[in-house]
Amino acid sequence: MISVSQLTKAYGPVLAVDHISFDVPKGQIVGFLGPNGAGKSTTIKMLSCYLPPTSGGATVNGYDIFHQSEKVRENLGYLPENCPLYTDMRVREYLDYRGRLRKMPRDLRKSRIDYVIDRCWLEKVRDRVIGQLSKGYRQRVGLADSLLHDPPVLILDEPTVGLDPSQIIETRKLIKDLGGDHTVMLCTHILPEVEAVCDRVIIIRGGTIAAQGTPDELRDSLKMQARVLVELKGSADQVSKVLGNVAGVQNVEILNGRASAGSDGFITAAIRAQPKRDVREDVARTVMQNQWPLREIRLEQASLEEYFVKMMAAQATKGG
Ligand SMILES: Nc1ncnc2c1ncn2[C@@H]1O[C@H](COP(=O)(O)OP(=O)(O)OP(=O)(O)O)[C@@H](O)[C@H]1O
Repeated sequence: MISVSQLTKAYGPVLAVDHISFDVPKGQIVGFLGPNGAGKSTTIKMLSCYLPPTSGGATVNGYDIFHQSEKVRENLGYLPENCPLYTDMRVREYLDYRGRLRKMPRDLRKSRIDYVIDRCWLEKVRDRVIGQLSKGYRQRVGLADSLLHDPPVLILDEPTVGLDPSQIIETRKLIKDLGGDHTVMLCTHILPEVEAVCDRVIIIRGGTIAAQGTPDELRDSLKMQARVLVELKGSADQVSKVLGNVAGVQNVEILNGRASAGSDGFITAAIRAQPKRDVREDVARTVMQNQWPLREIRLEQASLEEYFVKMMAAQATKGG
């Protein structure tokens, strides 16, 4: 649905996007993630035909961004970060104006406006002047505009920036809901947003793709699989040795063995299991058999945020 091949953009001596290639299949929501200056905006400006590439290319729904920009625009809904709207127009009037600009016939325009107003929860404000709406509502007007011509592909640039927490939740729900019917590229620097909404993640850094995969694959790639944390009372050496012998356990790390000496004697064992093994029951049984007083046993999932920080640190030490 989106296919990018060796796409490159240089601003004079600055290589903002450096030979990147990736595909986004139909119906998938992909998070496009990276630190400031990574090249995200430049990439999506090229995909939406606002900027010509220096070299390489891309297709959107099969249309070439360089030679078929009209077709790309027809197939693409683009919500820029600070969506420019005509603030003195009313919501419905604005959408009608945008539909006319897109040369949508009258009947189609009317039915699509009703549809996007409903889909983007704009019913309450359809006759209000845009300039008097909250930022959340304005963002939804921008989203409604990008959906108006029923494009199969959506590119959303930081769609929740500046929204309040309840608006953020609603907007994420809407984006998630749009996946399946639409192929969505969500450009963001908010990691929990990616975890909440995206099927797949592409991480860009310094104009190149640093990693891509599902959130699970990315965590696995840095051996950030879940840990089981066990808080119990016992000797650090013995706990480490005995739990290390439980079937399926890969390794055991005692997190606060020393601190425990001066405290109440409780320590926390962090256990990594072999891939796809859940060792909690066996660990609990072993703790009981050894009569170690137990306070807590819980599964700790690594977040994508931890992955991102760890990966960026690894790249920096490589000199990247
Ligand atoms: N018009 C321009 N002229 C020169 N350099 C530019 C221009 N636009 C962007 N750059 C540079 O290209 C690089 C990539 O910028 P880009 O805006 O694509 O990054 P970004 O990932 O979108 O960052 P942010 O999250 O801060 O928007 C940066 O080094 C930036 O300074």
